[in-house]
Amino acid sequence: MNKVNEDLLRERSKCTFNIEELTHFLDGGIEVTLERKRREQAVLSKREELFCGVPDEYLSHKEKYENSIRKGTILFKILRQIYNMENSNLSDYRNVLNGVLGASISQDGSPFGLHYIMFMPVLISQADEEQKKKWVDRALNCQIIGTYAQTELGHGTFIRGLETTATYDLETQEFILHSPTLTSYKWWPGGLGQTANYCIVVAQLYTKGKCRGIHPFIVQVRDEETHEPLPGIKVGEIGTKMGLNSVNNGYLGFDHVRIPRTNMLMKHAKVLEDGTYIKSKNNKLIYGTMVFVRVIIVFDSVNYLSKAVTIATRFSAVRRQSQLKEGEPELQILDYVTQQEMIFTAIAGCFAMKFNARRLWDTFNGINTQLHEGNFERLGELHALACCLKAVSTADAARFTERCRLACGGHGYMHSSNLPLTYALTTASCTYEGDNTVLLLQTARFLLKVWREIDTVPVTPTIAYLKTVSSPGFQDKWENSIKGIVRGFQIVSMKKISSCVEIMTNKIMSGMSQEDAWNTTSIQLVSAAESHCRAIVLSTFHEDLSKMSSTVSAPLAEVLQQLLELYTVYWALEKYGDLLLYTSISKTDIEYLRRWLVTLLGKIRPNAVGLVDGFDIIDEMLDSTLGAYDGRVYERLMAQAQKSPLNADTVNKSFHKYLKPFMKGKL
Ligand SMILES: CCCCCCCCCC/C=C\CCCCCCCC(=O)SCCNC(=O)CCNC(=O)[C@H](O)C(C)(C)COP(=O)(O)OP(=O)(O)OC[C@H]1O[C@@H](n2cnc3c(N)ncnc32)[C@H](O)[C@@H]1OP(=O)(O)O
Ligand SMILES: Cc1cc2nc3c(=O)[nH]c(=O)nc-3n(C[C@H](O)[C@H](O)[C@H](O)COP(=O)(O)OP(=O)(O)OC[C@H]3O[C@@H](n4cnc5c(N)ncnc54)[C@H](O)[C@@H]3O)c2cc1C
Repeated sequence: MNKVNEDLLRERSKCTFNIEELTHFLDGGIEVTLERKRREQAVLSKREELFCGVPDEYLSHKEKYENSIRKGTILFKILRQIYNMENSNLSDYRNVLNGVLGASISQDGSPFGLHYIMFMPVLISQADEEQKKKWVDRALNCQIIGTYAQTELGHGTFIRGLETTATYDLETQEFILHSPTLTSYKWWPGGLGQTANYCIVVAQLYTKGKCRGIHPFIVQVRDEETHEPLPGIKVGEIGTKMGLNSVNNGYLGFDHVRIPRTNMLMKHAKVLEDGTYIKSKNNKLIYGTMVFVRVIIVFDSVNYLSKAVTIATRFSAVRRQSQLKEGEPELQILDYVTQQEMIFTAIAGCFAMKFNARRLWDTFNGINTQLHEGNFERLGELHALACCLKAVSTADAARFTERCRLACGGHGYMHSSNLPLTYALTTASCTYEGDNTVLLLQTARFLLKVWREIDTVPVTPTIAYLKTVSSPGFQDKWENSIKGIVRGFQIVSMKKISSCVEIMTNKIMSGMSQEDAWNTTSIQLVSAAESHCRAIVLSTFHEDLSKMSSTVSAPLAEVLQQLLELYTVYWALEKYGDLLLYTSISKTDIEYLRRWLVTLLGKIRPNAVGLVDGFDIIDEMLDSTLGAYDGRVYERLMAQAQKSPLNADTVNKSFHKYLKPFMKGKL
């Protein structure tokens, strides 16, 4: 190993808790850590093949794609050897996904991502048993590579408005897939451009002359041997993007393409041979994979932010800039309190979201079991919860990643810091799998319904607090404690929801349509849904940490408690306007919270590097000149600069061709 930077060595020696213990805690147990490390070692055994050549940012679009396919096939091979999935259900499948995401060294996404993230989960959850037998093993072994083609040029959010049609032909017992307009072309699916040979296509089903709404179909788009597009298929790549340029997002059109009847995924709704349509027990079950993926995205947000904050923390420990006091050495920038606020709140955010992702996962599994038993009572609640947590976790990951980038000054702007790319990935997640605003509006829709029925219908766990804080005997007395702040957020949420209901009711009473009342109240609705989510995130972090703190050593419990306090106080200060409007908090309380925040930053300071070391992200995955474990920031920046193709020649040919004639006045 390289000699480690002196400042980082000193930081590590100050850490008050056992870093390995934290790693096991975050992974969910020592066995999970060992399994993760085994996976990482399998990947690292191919180090030479995976991490060779010119950095990706210097490659052309085409070269980048080809390189990501080369790397992807190496990773796929490893994954194939590691995983042997015997039970095809989503709970087990998350372990596979963990492996895929965890092993992902593909910094700018991968053309194989959608195969794992959506194609496989759709097959597992929407195919009937016969179809699973036919497709799941082939997909898992990558004999076929798939993607999820739902979004079209004209529609992404409003999926009931999709235009691709799948019309049942009774004569041949086939579906005819067709793209009637330009706007009906599929647009965005990852890996669709040049990689996938199969797709899940979401299309409007027509049987017996009637439209039955959107349904999923498995469609072969390329020949399994030659990889040429099949007749009637128009497929290609959509072009460069802000990030995720290795993902090979594609477009797809159909000219009366025929597929067998049995290629409609028939776990929920069915079309019989004679064209009879059998409805699903619940027409939202077809949206189930989107819910699953939103849950996974919450975990993924934590992964991205953990990377960003590891880079920013280690860099800030190594970087020295300015003197606080005349004549004293320049300070590590991690000692500036403004820097601490930017970085430590992001560290705390990783913990808060990790606890919430785990709770959401448990809720997802619990409700999914009920769904399998035909009980759909809590489907709406799960949808609302997944929507708001996906929205808030991705928005926070993007925002805090950008703060981490800014916290690294000019060097954070370098591609080689890996912060620009990490930001591009987090901001993409604010759009994919449902635009965040749209998802918050879905949560608001659920909350308004709940609020209208609060006195008559039993409340479920995630909304029980609404009843508590609105009950007649409830005392709204501000308390400067974690419990007090969580309560405060619950009151804010309840009052915003009740206010939205009141505003909308008044509008409707004065003659406005329900739809216009909704649209003209939507700013408040989004804000109410966000507040609800913040209340959940804070209370889950608080409750689950309280339950777990007796399972860890006292020094670790102490620092986890500091992170909980920091996260809670930070968000109270971020939202103090709401608290002033809706709770009994005073100006003096806010001043108290400000002092509390600074005290917490000081307490966390000695453990900052230890905390991010505890995330245990190997250098190969971090891929950052600023964030490597050894902290040799300046050597790495210089070494990486030497890889710029422009440095291959001492004089670039453009000097003789343009610059010199121009400077001599001859051009
Ligand atoms: C070697 C291996 C290497 C591997 C490397 C891996 C590298 C990984 C790196 C990661 C890199 C990249 C990752 C990229 C991942 C990208 C994945 C992204 C994929 C996609 O984006 S797929 C497309 C997703 N699309 C969407 O999410 C669309 C959003 N729209 C909707 O969800 C819905 O249409 C809607 C907005 C919810 C509205 O639907 P609809 O109009 O039908 O509904 P209404 O508003 O009318 O409401 C009706 C009613 O139904 C309720 N409801 C709506 N949705 C659901 C649901 N899902 N579940 C339950 N109930 C639902 C709604 O609440 C209403 O109820 P009510 O009537 O009020 O009772
Ligand atoms: C990197 C990336 C990867 C993707 N991968 C895939 C994939 O593999 N497969 C796939 O099928 N799709 C994929 N998508 C598409 C993605 O799911 C959609 O882009 C997303 O769901 C948003 O839909 P849209 O683009 O139609 O946005 P729009 O709905 O057009 O949103 C534009 C604006 O309109 C607003 N808006 C829209 N409807 C409403 C409303 N009802 N109320 C209030 N405001 C509204 C939104 O809030 C937003 O501000 C991907 C997208 C990206 C960026």
